[in-house]
Amino acid sequence: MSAVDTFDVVVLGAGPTGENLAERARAGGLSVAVVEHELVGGECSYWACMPSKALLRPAAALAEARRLAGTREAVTGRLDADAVLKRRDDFASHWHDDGQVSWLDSVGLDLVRGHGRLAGERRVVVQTPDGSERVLTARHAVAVCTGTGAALPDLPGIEKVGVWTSREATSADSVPERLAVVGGGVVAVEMASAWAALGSRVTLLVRGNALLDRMEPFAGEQVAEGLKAGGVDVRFGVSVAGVSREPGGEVVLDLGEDEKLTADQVLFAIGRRPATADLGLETVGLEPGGWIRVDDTGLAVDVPGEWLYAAGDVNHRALLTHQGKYQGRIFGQAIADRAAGRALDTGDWGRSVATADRVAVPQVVFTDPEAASVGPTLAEAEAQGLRVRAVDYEIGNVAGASLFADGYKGRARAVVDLDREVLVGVTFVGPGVAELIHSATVAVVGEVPIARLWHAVPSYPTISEVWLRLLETYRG
Ligand SMILES: Cc1cc2nc3c(=O)[nH]c(=O)nc-3n(C[C@H](O)[C@H](O)[C@H](O)COP(=O)(O)OP(=O)(O)OC[C@H]3O[C@@H](n4cnc5c(N)ncnc54)[C@H](O)[C@@H]3O)c2cc1C
Ligand SMILES: NC(=O)c1ccc[n+]([C@@H]2O[C@H](COP(=O)([O-])OP(=O)(O)OC[C@H]3O[C@@H](n4cnc5c(N)ncnc54)[C@H](O)[C@@H]3O)[C@@H](O)[C@H]2O)c1
Repeated sequence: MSAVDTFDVVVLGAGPTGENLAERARAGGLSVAVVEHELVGGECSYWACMPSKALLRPAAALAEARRLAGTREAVTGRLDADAVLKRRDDFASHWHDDGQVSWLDSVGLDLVRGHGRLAGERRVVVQTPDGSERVLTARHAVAVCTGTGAALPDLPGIEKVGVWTSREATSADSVPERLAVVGGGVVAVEMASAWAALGSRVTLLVRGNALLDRMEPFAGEQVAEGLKAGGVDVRFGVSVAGVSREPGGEVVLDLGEDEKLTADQVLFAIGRRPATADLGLETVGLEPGGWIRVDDTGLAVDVPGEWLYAAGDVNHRALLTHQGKYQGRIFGQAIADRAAGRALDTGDWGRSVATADRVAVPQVVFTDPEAASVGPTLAEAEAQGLRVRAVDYEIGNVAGASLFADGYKGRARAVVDLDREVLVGVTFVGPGVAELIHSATVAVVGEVPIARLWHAVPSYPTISEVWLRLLETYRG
């Protein structure tokens, strides 16, 4: 017989979302077990955000130096790939989780190592690394924070080819001479950018006719130009019909109509699948392998009894670390409030609801140029039935931008809700815009009236003066 341990809350998955949710529930006075079958810290710390940005930042720093007369002459060499990869290893904590385990200890969370599966209501069975089983029951809530894995296309024999997914693309310890990248989303453009800067000859194979198709169209266009300028061969309208590896080690991609592409490695970056296939979802009436639908307080809407929550990537609301952490904070508090019998605050922007997931999700794509956005695009706002107007401005015309880079090229768009005279969406593309996006997030979430934004004076001469130019363009 397995021992049964009872906690107030059992959290499945110790990625950024699970960690934050667990910490909030603990801070609310609840006992919390966190179950993790790999590394505490999750995808983000070891195979996603941190290592990918560690690969990209040196490329951006070099590109910035090359854009200024004076520093351009000082940087004549290429990136030192070995040094970049070593620095990346440091940012991935050399794939050890001791630091994050210490943090769990410091906030009073109980770590249970092993693979967790639901076994009916409020019950989790953990298969521990020593092969034994541990049964956990939850007095108040089980929170599924198991994230996602990379999706692969259904191509015959692909499992034998040894292709890269985002995991290998962020953790590889040598630079392939020729890299094919399949996909047109964020992973594809960031990794094409990083590996090209590290010395690979990169071919980007995009099925559709645009990159980053969830952003304003000019974002994908300018990122495509940047990739091409960085030596990437960007091909649109290409579908991969087959993949194989030659005895010599080369990968051959069948692009249809007798066209083949040979490379040393291929990265498939075609999206994510939820880590729910082996989670016991069938024991609570859910479909294994599916996304878990939740309401704004994190409760699984298809499971009765107000005990099952799902947060982060696995609920498919917004597949980003910062949104997962935000949900973790809000849902963890909601769990503590429900457990204490306290009333929830569920109106829009209330303490107990993740309203921003629906209204104001910020994202930065760390390519050169960077692309950053918050809220809906013009087309999405129109589809929501809003009466909107797009206000565009070339960022290069701002004094601070021309100081930042010779020949600065970039664009900003604000989507104005004409009925409420507030901004609902903002997009910036250009070098150094990543740090601008939070100003837009504050304006959108705060629903700051345009009349008041006139009094938010940007410092001269910063790129932020684009705010003033957008307002002047709107006023006409
Ligand atoms: C290459 C790449 C780059 C990215 N860059 C960024 C970025 O710059 N910024 C950004 O905001 N987002 C980025 N993302 C997205 C980000 O990584 C995810 O949104 C984030 O990791 C989701 O966090 P999570 O905690 O929900 O899931 P995860 O980070 O996937 O964590 C889930 C955890 O659950 C564990 N687990 C799963 N199943 C079980 C089980 N049955 N039992 C026990 N444990 C289990 C896993 O081992 C894992 O530790 C990137 C993604 C990729 C692929
Ligand atoms: N900087 C960041 O914030 C950052 C960085 C990386 C990833 N992420 C997040 O991680 C998630 C996953 O990123 P992703 O790029 O893997 O997914 P994605 O959904 O953003 O993009 C997938 C791309 O693959 C294409 N595609 C789908 N199926 C295909 C097929 N069979 N053949 C060819 N192309 C196909 C799609 O058209 C799309 O262009 C995203 O939600 C993203 O927001 C964020």
